[in-house]
Amino acid sequence: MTRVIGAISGTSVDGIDVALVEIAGTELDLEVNLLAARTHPYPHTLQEEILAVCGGKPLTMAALAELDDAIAGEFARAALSLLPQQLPVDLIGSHGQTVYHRPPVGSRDNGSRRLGYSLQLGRGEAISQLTGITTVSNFRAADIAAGGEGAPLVPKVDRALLGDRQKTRCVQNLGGIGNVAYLPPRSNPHETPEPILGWDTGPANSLLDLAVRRLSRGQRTYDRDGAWAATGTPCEPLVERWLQEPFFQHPPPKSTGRELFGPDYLDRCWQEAQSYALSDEDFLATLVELTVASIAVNYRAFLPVQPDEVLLCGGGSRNLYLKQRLQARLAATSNKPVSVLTTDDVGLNADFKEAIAFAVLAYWRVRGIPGNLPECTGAETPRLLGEIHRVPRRSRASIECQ
Ligand SMILES: Nc1ncnc2c1ncn2[C@@H]1O[C@H](COP(=O)(O)OP(=O)(O)OP(=O)(O)O)[C@@H](O)[C@H]1O
Ligand SMILES: CC(=O)N[C@H]1[C@@H]2OC[C@@H](O2)[C@@H](O)[C@@H]1O[C@H](C)C(=O)O
Repeated sequence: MTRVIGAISGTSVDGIDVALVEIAGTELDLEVNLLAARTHPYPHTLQEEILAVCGGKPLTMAALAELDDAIAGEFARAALSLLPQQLPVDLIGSHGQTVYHRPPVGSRDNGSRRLGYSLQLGRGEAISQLTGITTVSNFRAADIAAGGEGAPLVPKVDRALLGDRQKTRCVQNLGGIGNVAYLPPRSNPHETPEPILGWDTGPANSLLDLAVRRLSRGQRTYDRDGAWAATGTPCEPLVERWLQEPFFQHPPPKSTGRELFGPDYLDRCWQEAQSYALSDEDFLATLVELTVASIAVNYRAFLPVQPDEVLLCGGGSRNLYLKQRLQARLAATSNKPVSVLTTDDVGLNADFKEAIAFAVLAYWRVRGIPGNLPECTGAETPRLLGEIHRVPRRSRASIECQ
């Protein structure tokens, strides 16, 4: 068994999720046992700075370096906070904090393809120095270098941990951004397996969280359990209009981020809602409907077979109203019954699945196993993901002494 800590702060910038796992096996025989997990909150000023930078605030190079190391320091603290009662850890897989993501553009066929660009802060070399633990980081670069989107990277882990022998499953992450992994039934070893698919479906909570902050004048950061939106009524004509967004119609591979579904996007939604004279709760309910309708539209347009089960994960899986609306929307657009569950229901922690996934990706990296699926990211080939930062000889620096 190898003991690995996986760490990620996602597009919601709500804190660093860390998970300590024991891992054995390789791919389809992979075994993962969760030992401990927690969310380490960012200090408030750091969180506000990250959100500002994601929103386009300009930075000097010196300020960028400071921010990179401040984030690495928090990732190191988050990882070390899992250690006290536990046995030694072999490896950290740190995704870091995405502050900018630009998908590739242009076509390979006519040579106009421009590589994507994705920047995660919280450098791995600092985390390894601060924790004394070998750290794998910068997971997206190798996929992007191979012409890929650099995201989503989790579907190969989803296949290993959540694939079923009989059922067609979709694993739907509902973070700031939503992404899906399509897992056809695991065929018997003699059949050619159907490909796993995966892509970003669009906004999950990013627009909702921004709207809640705005409507509550900064008093609330999210709509707990969807209770506020549940008192409203979605405005269907507005949902239909918003579904014309080209990203939803674009065939996979595709990825996105707060650069598209961020504050400016919410402003446009807000302006367009004015002519319908919606109440605050109607506006929130309409944004929830956009999230679930965009997922249903993506499934209908791009999945070879509609799923038997949708397994939700990420913070949005706790939004009861969103879950209920997704069930209703999929029932209306699918040609067969669909169960909407969470990954907890099949034994994988829904809040920490992404952190667990980056532990697995780091484990694969040091064993020489590629982590990306070209059919999901659009990369030319499977690649080893991440840079390995081994512990410097003079081992762990004290975080307090920085
Ligand atoms: N009880 C809850 N009720 C409603 N929404 C919730 C609840 N708990 C969390 N959320 C939502 O989930 C969001 C955080 O989800 P998560 O931590 O999965 O996002 P992330 O990892 O930052 O994003 P991404 O997967 O896009 O990188 C919060 O911002 C909030 O909107
Ligand atoms: C650039 C970036 O950080 N993308 C994230 C983001 O958050 C959700 C969605 O957009 C997803 O595709 C991706 O993360 C997950 C962990 C992934 O790569 O699978």
